[in-house]
Amino acid sequence: MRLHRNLVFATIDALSEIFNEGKYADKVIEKTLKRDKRWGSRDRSFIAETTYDIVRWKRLYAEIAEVKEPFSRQNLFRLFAVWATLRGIKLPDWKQLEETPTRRIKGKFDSLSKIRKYRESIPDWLDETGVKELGEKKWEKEIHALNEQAPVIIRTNTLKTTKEALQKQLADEEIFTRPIKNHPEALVLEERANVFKTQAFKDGFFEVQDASSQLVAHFLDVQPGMRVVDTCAGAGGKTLHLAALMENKGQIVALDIYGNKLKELKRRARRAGAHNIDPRAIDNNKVIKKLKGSADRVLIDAPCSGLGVLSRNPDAKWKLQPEFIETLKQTQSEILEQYSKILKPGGKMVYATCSVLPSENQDQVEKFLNSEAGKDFKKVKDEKILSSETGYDGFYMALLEKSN
Ligand SMILES: C[S@@+](CC[C@H](N)C(=O)[O-])C[C@H]1O[C@@H](n2cnc3c(N)ncnc32)[C@H](O)[C@@H]1O
Repeated sequence: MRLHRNLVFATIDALSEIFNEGKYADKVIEKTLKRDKRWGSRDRSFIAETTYDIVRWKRLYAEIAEVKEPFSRQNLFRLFAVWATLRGIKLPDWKQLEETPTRRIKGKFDSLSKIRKYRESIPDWLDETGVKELGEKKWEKEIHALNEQAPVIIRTNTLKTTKEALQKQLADEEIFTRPIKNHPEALVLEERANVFKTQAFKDGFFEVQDASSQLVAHFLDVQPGMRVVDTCAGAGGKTLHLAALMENKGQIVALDIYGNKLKELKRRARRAGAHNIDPRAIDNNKVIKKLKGSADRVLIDAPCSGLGVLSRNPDAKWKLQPEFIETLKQTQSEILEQYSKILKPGGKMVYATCSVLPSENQDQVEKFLNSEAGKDFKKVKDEKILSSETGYDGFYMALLEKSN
């Protein structure tokens, strides 16, 4: 691989914003890719993938390069030199990369690889939390899987097309996919590609959604004509799936505390041809009160640490703090207590997170079932999805039923 100066410089600029200014990697990359219209798809994927790689391996690379945050420009080039050296890429003779100690980099990599927190490039607290929650053996495998690059997976919008027709249409645009067993609407890309540019996407024939996440709407066991409340709808990944499973019949009230996320949901719903969604921002305490006892189904896709989706969002390793996870757990308990009231007697509710920590998952459900608010509920089933076992995002979902 030949390194191109303008692409490497753009990567260094992106890393500086992410590491030194605390900006979100996905937003920075999106902005960086708009910088030069002449960049082709290979150039764009070089910038995006290299930036994500260096974000993912920050701790390991910083240790190898012997640099500390905040990173000067020279130190960002050192991190880049580690990235390139470990991939066997020949370094060009630019002054920023002069005197890169190639042999020392390889030697340090070998010795640091013996220690998990360096090998997997994670903060101390995360390694300790993982071991405490999952046990040494499971955590070792899980964090390894969460450091792999996530595949691109799409969900067929069955309001507009079938999986087979979509697969064919994408193949006509040179995007080849295969189905995933037990995930009825999912297609995984054989090779990474910018699917947002396809006509099929513009026409609302699919959404990008991980395979594990695609199981949640099915878990809720919805039927056309039901009244469903999606209490933490965000930009609507699961709301849109629910609308498709309900064949646009019945009603989905989509709630979130952030109105701007619901605006995005509306835009996506228009593209998807989903007409049974009623977005409502939770901007006062009457919003929930009004819905009390009204729903056949309730989805709580709770705010969580996101530790199950680290492969998609590696900078969460550096942005998350243990205190924040504690605050999130408090929010999760409150949400379960409050939003469970929305369900009708005899109705069903799913509590889901994209975390792999039992303390955000089954422990929350048990706590709820043992509380006053949960006394009329029973757990029907739950699923603990580990990335190390499936190759997809880590997820948790529990189906609860309220007695009549
Ligand atoms: C895991 S995300 C939801 C993702 C979304 N369901 C999807 O499938 O795309 C959790 C959402 O909960 C929202 N949230 C946080 N606190 C909340 C609260 N107290 N009540 C309702 N929503 C909340 C966040 O804004 C965020 O959009």
